[in-house]
Amino acid sequence: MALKRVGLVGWRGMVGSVLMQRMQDEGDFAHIEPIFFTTSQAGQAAPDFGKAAPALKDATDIDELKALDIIITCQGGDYTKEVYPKLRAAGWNGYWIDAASSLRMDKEAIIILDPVNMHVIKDGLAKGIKTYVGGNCTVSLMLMGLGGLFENNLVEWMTSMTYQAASGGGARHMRELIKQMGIVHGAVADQLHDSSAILDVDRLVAETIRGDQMPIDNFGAPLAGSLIPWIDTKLDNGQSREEWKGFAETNKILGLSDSPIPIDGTCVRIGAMRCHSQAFTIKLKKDVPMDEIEAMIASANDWVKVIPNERDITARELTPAKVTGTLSIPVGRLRKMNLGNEYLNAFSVGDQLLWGAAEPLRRMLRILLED
Ligand SMILES: NC(=O)C1=CN([C@@H]2O[C@H](COP(=O)(O)OP(=O)(O)OC[C@H]3O[C@@H](n4cnc5c(N)ncnc54)[C@H](OP(=O)(O)O)[C@@H]3O)[C@@H](O)[C@H]2O)C=CC1
Ligand SMILES: N[C@@H](CC(=O)OP(=O)(O)O)C(=O)O
Repeated sequence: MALKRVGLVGWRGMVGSVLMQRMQDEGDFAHIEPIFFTTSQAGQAAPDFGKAAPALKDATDIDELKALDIIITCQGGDYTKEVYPKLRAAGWNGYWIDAASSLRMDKEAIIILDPVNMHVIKDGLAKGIKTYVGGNCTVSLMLMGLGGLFENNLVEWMTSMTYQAASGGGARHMRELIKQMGIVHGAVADQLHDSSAILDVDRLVAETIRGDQMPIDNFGAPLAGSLIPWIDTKLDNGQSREEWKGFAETNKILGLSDSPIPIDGTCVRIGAMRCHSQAFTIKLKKDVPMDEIEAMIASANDWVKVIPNERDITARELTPAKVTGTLSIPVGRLRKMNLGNEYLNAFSVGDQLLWGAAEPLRRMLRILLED
């Protein structure tokens, strides 16, 4: 049987590069005929991911795109908004797999996170749905961690307080964070010996962070040595769009949009590189013993890992430093809260470029190839 012709758009961006790496690691290229697209380098040689491919094609050329069975795009929302409607209007009936948020809430689109909502995906495929979109990173990472509680219909409501990494803003934000860190360190580098006056060091650090030399073009404010309690645009109800996604996307992924579970919280940018962390308060529908809760969480998928609620192992295992670059989703700080036995505390960490962006797309491709 002929291999499916798969168009790859956005493959050299940050999310796209992580996707290409994972596709190589998992041998995905052996199962497809890859065709690489670009918005800026048409005609140049295709990248070498161990499989021959024609020269880069123009990612806005509808005729070229129409010839594909499947398109995976990590190019971004503006590209999707420009090309997707034209392609569908031109009669293209192939599968569109997208990392951008633009199509997520469309009726004709399914938000993909197969370890959590394979039933929704299979149902969509059976109904002939052709548009599959990766979820928001905090939402996907939360569901990978707490999927067991939702699966067991235990969540009455939940708050999620996030600690989101610089990578969520893109590659330029990651560079800016490191530059900021370097400037702060540089301001006091010669005063870090044990006998220096710490309050003088602290004053210099604070002046540097607030000073004109801090690069803030991307974040709009200092992040190194600080944090920014706002991500994305403001909605009329006072939520940020990132906070709104926690409710809207979670319920759509779970197929609960008609009787949604209330979810809200505050989304905060912190100075981690590419791991998002989240602290949860979960109101359970009933009092369930802790060992049962831990077993439900741990058995929900192959990547979630319960971390015992002990200080040393938590500091070692439940951190961006440990998790970055891996598919592991540790969940810890699990304990009943003083609020009552139906109130569960939890904390999770996950790589926002892997399960938060690239991995659900890669796995959707494999689902289509095996369908
Ligand atoms: N960042 C994130 O955390 C997440 C992002 N997403 C979605 O993915 C989209 C892409 O995000 P991201 O990967 O961060 O975007 P990038 O800015 O890293 O890449 C987007 C495109 O920029 C072009 N580009 C221009 N110059 C360069 C360069 N020097 N190196 C690499 N690419 C370059 C490439 O297109 P070309 O080859 O055509 O020039 C590339 O495909 C986002 O808009 C968002 O919709 C989804 C989930 C998480
Ligand atoms: N907004 C996320 C990253 C992202 O791209 O989200 P979305 O895919 O929902 O646009 C963050 O800043 O951490």
